[in-house]
Amino acid sequence: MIRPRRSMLYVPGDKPRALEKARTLPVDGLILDLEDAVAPENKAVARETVAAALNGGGYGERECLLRLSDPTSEVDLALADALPLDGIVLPKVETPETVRLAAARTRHPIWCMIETPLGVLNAGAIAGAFRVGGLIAGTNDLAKALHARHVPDRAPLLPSLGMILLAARAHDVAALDGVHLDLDDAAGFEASCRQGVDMGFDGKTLVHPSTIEPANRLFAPPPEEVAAARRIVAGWAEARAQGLGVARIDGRMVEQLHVDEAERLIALADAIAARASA
Ligand SMILES: CC(C)(COP(=O)(O)OP(=O)(O)OC[C@H]1O[C@@H](n2cnc3c(N)ncnc32)[C@H](O)[C@@H]1OP(=O)(O)O)[C@@H](O)C(=O)NCCC(=O)NCCSC(=O)C[C@H](O)C(=O)O
Ligand SMILES: [Mg+2]
Repeated sequence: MIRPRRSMLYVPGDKPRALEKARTLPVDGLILDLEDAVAPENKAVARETVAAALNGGGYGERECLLRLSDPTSEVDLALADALPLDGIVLPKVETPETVRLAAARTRHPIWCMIETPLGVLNAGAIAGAFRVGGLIAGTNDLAKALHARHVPDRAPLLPSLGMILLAARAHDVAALDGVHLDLDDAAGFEASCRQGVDMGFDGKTLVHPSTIEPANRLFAPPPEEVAAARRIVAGWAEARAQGLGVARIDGRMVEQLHVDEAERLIALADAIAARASA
């Protein structure tokens, strides 16, 4: 069963109001943050606040991940193991050894932020490490480390985003695109979502509730593509019944690989529909 991950919202761990509001938001997932969204002097309060929120329940189908303050933080790993989570997020992972150390201390799936040049270069080995559930592009830390400029088409980041996606797909784990910082730039946000969709990302990480609706809309398969996928699956069944290994459907050549793609798209659309009707 495919799990929709179109919209994954960061929620600062020390903001009770945001943690409360997150229970009502139509997001696919939440990344409760103990790292950069929380000031150093507030880490302890954030741990208590996040624990109270998660133990209070009410997050329903939303996938709940906890981003640790540091990839090797013993106190955060111990806290995470006591909480009802779907996974932990390790920031700034640079080697598979970091994942192995965390895996020995947690029962949860491990998501890795790839947001340094070394992390990008080692993304394949990181994605293949034990219990990794997904990779998350940290495009702000990456831009900082690369001395890259934040430009609308994200050209300076594309090699790194491509490496992250390659690594995730090579090891069959999820891939989430980075955040869009300009909250007043709706058109720019949509453009970056479209770029992420075209590249193959499963969804986008978000910082504000106003971006959930466009992320959900743009990372869902468009209805016309789902209809075409259903025609491919039906047409292929007829073609195979005639003993064919290649067919012409809607004017295009179709082989088994295209049917596999169509079935994945339909499964994602069905999972999204099931979520909407839950
Ligand atoms: C970015 C913000 C600081 C903006 O805050 P503000 O202007 O105060 O928000 P609003 O007044 O518009 O908020 C309206 C209501 O929405 C709720 N809200 C806002 N943000 C969130 C959220 N993220 N989750 C849940 N709810 C949220 C407010 O409480 C208001 O509710 P109500 O009381 O009902 O009116 C702020 O949005 C924010 O803090 N965002 C998250 C920042 C964050 O988590 N940053 C860290 C992750 S990004 C990162 O680290 C990058 C990565 O590592 C990389 O390297 O790229
Ligand atoms: Mg970062």
